[in-house]
Amino acid sequence: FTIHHVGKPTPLPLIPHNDNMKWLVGDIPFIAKLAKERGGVSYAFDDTALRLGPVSQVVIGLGASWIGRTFGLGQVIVILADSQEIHDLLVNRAAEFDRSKLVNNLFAATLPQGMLALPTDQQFKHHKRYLGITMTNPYLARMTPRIVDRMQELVDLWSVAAKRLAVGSSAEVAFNALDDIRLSSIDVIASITFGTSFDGVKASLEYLERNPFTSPSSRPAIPKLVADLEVLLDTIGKGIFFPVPTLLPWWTRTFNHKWRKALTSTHGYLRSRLYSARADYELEAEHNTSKKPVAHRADNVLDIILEREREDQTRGAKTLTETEIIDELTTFALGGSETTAATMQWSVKILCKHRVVQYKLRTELLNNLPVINTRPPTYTEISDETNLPYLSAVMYEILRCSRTAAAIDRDVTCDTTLLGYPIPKGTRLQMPIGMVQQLENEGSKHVTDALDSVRNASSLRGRKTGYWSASDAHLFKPERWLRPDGSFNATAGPWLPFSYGFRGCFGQKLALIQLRLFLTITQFNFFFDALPEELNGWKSYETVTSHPVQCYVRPIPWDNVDMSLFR
Ligand code: HEM
Repeated sequence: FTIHHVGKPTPLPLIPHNDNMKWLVGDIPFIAKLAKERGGVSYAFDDTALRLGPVSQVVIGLGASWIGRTFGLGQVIVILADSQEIHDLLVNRAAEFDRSKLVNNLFAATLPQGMLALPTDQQFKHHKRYLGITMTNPYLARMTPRIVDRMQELVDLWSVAAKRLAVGSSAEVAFNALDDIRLSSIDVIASITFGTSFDGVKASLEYLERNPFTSPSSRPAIPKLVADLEVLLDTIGKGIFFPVPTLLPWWTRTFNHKWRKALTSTHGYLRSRLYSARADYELEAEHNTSKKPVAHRADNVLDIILEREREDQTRGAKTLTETEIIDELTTFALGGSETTAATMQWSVKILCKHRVVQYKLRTELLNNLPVINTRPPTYTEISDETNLPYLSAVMYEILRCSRTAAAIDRDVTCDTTLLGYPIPKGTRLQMPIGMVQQLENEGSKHVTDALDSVRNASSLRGRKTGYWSASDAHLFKPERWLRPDGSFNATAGPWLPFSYGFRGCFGQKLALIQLRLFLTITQFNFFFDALPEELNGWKSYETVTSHPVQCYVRPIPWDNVDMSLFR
């Protein structure tokens, strides 16, 4: 009886939990089953929240029992699935709910001094201030032509590949675009960070041109540096399944030789870029008399870092060490490419299924942005939500439906309450943002309203967004973001793809401009034809982000499209 009692998983009191927890292991079998069936652990949290309400919990191992907590044999994960409370918690209660150590541990071996791995301390704040300029409007405006060039390379590559489909030299009806988009995203980040692209897409184009009879899906081996970044990303992603998170950085450093090799060669490259940028910068600094702010003249992220370094040295303030700079460059290369690539891959899949959306988007571009016929749009033109409401609606809807970041985590830093439930210090909190933005609808309004009596004071100031309609919340429908007069409404319903608050996504502005340009430039040039179901299934696999398993595309130049399809 005593053994049975000691091994019984213990949930936190009062908070709803799954009934069928198993002895010693709690909800682990349930989580494993859903992860296997649906392609990611996040589905177990979504499922629990959908059944049990706005606050629920899953129990890992022995859960909250004394033995579980004392010997690391148990943990409780509280799930918060109410968009109003999530927003309030991220924006107003950051001191009580800090970035989770689990997430920091995932990145700690690869970029220990980078923002993704740092707790919210002075060092993190210093880094964020240092790099903040890279996300300002003037800097992103200067980077826009480079992003346009990368997107144009993708269009050129797809034009060549699509011609091979069209002339029937291949039995393939579509080609695999997964790697093209991934390389394009890395090329964008490299152009912004170092001032030069890795030319991954260009190499694919040259390869297809050199091999006129090869399959439209055929591509050269990916560049070595990109392959190394893939190894790093893969290691970080697999860390989610490591049983003792605190030991993960040590384990990776000690036993993962492939990772070590990839990191050494990535660091070698980044260091060489840093040294040559420093040499150039010092040479130019002697002649540079410009009084313009750095965001208006820096050529790349390295320049910004070096400029700030000089300012800080002059003021006698603390500068970033070489390790810190290298780790932040790694943060850009990894954090800035994978998420955006996955979202672009999801957008291709979604658009293939929605031909009328493509037609409406192109019509808006031709009518409201006619300059696109003669030159690429500028940052100001492409970001104008008033002029391009449908583009904004499509982009927001893609980010809502693609669930690239399925969930975010926080650690509870002190005993507190959440929607009336007591939550002890040290509890892990998970917010299934992907599910909430997609499924929270007016059908749950009575549940949400009933929580007003237990909401935190800052949350009571009011809900920031509307509700989705219950009948179509699960569907892809950009029109939900438009008011009756056709204008764009960013607060039409819950939308949290980048999270919020001080630890929300650092690169949101860059990601948004990249997505806008991707949609604009590809949709201006091509119609993405519908694909057979076996080439456009909805299976995903989850690492830190959620990726599609397949991404095929059959781009058709608009001149060759039968317009009667849209009448
Ligand atoms: C569609 C693309 C993207 C999505 C959906 C996305 C989403 C997210 C999410 C959900 C978080 C976690 C926030 C939290 O825990 O509250 C995050 C963090 C972060 N993202 Fe992004 N992201 C994207 C693109 C980018 C880009 C382009 C960069 C470029 C540098 C970037 C850099 C970062 C960094 C550095 C953090 C950590 C911030 C911190 O620790 O405070 N992200 N992102």
